[in-house]
Amino acid sequence: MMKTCVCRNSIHTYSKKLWELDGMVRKMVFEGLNLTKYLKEHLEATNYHLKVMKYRAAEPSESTMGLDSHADTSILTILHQNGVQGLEIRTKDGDWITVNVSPNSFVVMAGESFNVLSNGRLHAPFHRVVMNANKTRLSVGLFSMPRIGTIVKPPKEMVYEEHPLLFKPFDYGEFMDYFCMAGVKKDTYGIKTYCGFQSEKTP
Ligand SMILES: O=C(O)CCC(=O)C(=O)O
Ligand SMILES: [Fe+2]
Repeated sequence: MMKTCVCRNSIHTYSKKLWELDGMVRKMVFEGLNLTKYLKEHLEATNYHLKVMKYRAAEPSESTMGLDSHADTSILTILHQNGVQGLEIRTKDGDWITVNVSPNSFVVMAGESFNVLSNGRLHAPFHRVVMNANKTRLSVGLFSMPRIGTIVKPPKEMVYEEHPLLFKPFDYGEFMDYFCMAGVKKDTYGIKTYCGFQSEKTP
């Protein structure tokens, strides 16, 4: 007989709240970019991925790097951590800043797909996890991603002479196949490497 997970309802309720927050932030961004007419179609073309992460405290002989520097390929990433800090975000100037958030707060970050959809207007920051505290760190992430089979490209309003197209339109599923096969080097933008027109590292 199949066993029912006792926490299934809690995870479902929690995910739904994160999903609402994701939709709210994307609505605000679309309004800010005067793209409201595309919002419904955009939200419908989304898949979501909920990830629960556990980082144990580093042993004295181990590196404190819990997760290497990377940018997410998502549209948005929402992160929630227990009281143990560790998330660091790299500014556009290249400085690493520690994100000190209370367990009641969420970190919302743009991923590379939002960078593509906004034709470079939204920055997808590099980030990493450094385990300085001697405690286990728990975090939960909700990642919204383009639905496989839909072509990711910015609305026409985002592209004009002063803002030329930065990425070739691509299918997120095909990109994921490439991503899983090729892997992405530390500090490198995966989508930009896959279909960017420019070769610099920072969008
Ligand atoms: O654990 C965290 O706070 C960050 C996790 C993360 O960046 C990721 O899974 O992409
Ligand atoms: Fe990440």
